[in-house]
Amino acid sequence: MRRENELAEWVVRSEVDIETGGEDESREHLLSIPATEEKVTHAKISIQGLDRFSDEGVRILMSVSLQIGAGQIVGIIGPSGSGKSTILRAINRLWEPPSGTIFVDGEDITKQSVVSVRRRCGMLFQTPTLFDGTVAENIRYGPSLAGEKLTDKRVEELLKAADLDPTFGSKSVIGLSVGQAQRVALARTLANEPEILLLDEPTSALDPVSTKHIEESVLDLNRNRGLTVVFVSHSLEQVRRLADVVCLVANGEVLEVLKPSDLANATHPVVREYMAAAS
Ligand SMILES: Nc1ncnc2c1ncn2[C@@H]1O[C@H](COP(=O)(O)OP(=O)(O)OP(=O)(O)O)[C@@H](O)[C@H]1O
Repeated sequence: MRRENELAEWVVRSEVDIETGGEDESREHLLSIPATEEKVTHAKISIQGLDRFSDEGVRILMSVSLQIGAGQIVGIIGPSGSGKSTILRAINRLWEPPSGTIFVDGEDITKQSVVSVRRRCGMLFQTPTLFDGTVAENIRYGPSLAGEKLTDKRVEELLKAADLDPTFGSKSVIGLSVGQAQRVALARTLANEPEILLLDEPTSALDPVSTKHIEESVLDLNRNRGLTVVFVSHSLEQVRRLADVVCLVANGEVLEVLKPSDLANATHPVVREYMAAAS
């Protein structure tokens, strides 16, 4: 039901459209992210004309423009090598986007410290990387860099938020299943109290049960704490389960932005081909 209430639309045009004044309909990429919920109040993440070139001069991203509402869950899908992870990593400054292309709450992320950007925008990868030690030590690590020591109670809360048993903290990370390790990685990310979660194929290495745990945590964090979530996935089913809006990327371009229920109505030929192959 929460996906039904459309309050507003942010309309974003690619730079091509701006240059042509939108007169050439064949080049029109009208990208609308429907603000699907009452909780959406403003654009949390604004990407404006983001380009990336490889060292060899090959264009990886082509003038990507997107606005993501506060509290939305946005799924990014598209063929391998299309630039999905590159978009996600730019928001976290794992590569340095040009200044004036990515804003969080209206602030240019390149004008802030990398540490503060990464605290605000927590990221989870396909495969969790934990350091040897206990689960609690891993969870405490991020805040400890800022001189903060998390209490046992806080560690337990974080474990619960990641759908893990609160007693898990004393366990060694050696011997955890990949699914458990991914949930510890989520708890570790949450320890920094991010406002945004960036998830790069977070369940592609997990079995269906572990996938369900992660998905439930993400939905809970979004619903109850208002976290804005941007995730990359190759699973249309996952996108349908989680996303408020879906962003379809191919060849470094955002081609369409749709509600999951409208995926079958995608019109761009490249997107239709991808959808047919992925269904
Ligand atoms: N640092 C880099 N230097 C050169 N090329 C890069 C770099 N990072 C990514 N690329 C290239 O950019 C393109 C987009 O990569 P990216 O990982 O963003 O795609 P993706 O859509 O996430 O793919 P997948 O679904 O396979 O994970 C690919 O062709 C990749 O080889």
